[in-house]
Amino acid sequence: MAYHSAKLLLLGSGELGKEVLIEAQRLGLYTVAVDRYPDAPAMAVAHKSHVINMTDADALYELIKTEHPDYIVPEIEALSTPTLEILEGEGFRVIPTARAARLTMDREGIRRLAAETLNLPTARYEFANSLQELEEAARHLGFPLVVKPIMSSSGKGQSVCYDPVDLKTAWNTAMEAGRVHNQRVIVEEFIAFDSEITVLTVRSKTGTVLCPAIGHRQVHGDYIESWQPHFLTPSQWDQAQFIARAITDALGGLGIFGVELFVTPERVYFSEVSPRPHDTGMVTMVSQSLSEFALHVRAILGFPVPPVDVLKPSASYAIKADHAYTNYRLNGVEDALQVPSTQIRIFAKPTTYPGRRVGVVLAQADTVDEARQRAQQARERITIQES
Ligand SMILES: Nc1ncnc2c1ncn2[C@@H]1O[C@H](COP(=O)(O)OP(=O)(O)OP(=O)(O)O)[C@@H](O)[C@H]1O
Ligand SMILES: NCC(=O)N[C@@H]1O[C@H](COP(=O)([O-])[O-])[C@@H](O)[C@H]1O
Ligand SMILES: [Mg+2]
Repeated sequence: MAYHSAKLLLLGSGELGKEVLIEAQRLGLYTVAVDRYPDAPAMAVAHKSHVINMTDADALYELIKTEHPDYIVPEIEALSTPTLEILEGEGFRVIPTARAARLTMDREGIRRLAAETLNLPTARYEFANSLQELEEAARHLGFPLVVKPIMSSSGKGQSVCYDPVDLKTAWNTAMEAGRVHNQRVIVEEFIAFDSEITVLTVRSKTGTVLCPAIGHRQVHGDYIESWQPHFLTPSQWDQAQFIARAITDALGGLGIFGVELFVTPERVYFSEVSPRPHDTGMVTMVSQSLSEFALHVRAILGFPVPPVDVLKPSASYAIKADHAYTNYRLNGVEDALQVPSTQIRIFAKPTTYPGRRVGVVLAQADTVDEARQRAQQARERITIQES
């Protein structure tokens, strides 16, 4: 006796993928988790898991041909995206599409699509293949500017430069930290925004649904806290919706996208987009009745996606490690959960390194400010200890 269901294969098995698999299993799917290291968070809930180098074209192709999933769901950027395009050509379903995975894997693909094809407002930018080219770009763009490896995420290898003397360090930082070794960076005008937001945008068979804006705060290019809803003027929300629809329509396919925008009083700028759930969207685990993970799975399966409202003002606060530990524990969870209306998700990553996210605190309150205070207060009661 067996219940036969579709098979979903997840490429990248971190904290976001873990929640996707939980939602997939709620709808009866068979789940396979894949990542570069064993005991990744989503592997703890998957029916089956594999450890491979997902940037290795042959290894990725072999695995997918063997598993033969109904849905291939990328969860990170650093994948062999040409392999996904080949597999899609052979009839496999890649979420949202193999082209979306390829274009968003490197900052150049998505930036050129947004700024040059779709004419969406972005920071002024150039690309550089050497320190000399970076210096040349800085002469055109002026200071401050932001330097990022063409392939990286969570702020890895990213620097803000205020002066020409900062460029050499920025170049070296980008070269050392890019997820896939690549001698190319994007150099961007620094936008002095008032706030930055993620607009979770769901492309479903029943149409495109936009979630209320999520505000967030990042330090060194990595998310620290997020909240929903985030106040925008009607004009800012109009601009945000226009950009979110334009970029997601251009990428196509079914699933959720995290559209990252910078908000200034007069103008909303496109920054980047994830064709998958977004880290700042973890707040939706408490703020919405269908989280970004539930919405992703519904859309992937072709099920209806209803309009999304915020149930109650909510916030999330990341728990990031300060040190590298091979054995560790979280202390203070009991104290943290004494803060009213809080929850915690512990990812159980097998090791830490400085800046690695190991958990997240979620909070609700009557106002966004209070939800943020609760999430932060609970976070501050937690410590990470070597064990
Ligand atoms: N041009 C810019 N002007 C001002 N701030 C910027 C600029 N580019 C990036 N930042 C800041 O750095 C953060 C991270 O940048 P970005 O989203 O491009 O990096 P990332 O490594 O892809 O991050 P993630 O994978 O977490 O989305 C932004 O959310 C923003 O706070
Ligand atoms: N901004 C992208 C993002 O948040 N991605 C999330 O972090 C994991 C990698 O974490 P790790 O680097 O700690 O292994 C990814 O697998 C994904 O869940
Ligand atoms: Mg980003």
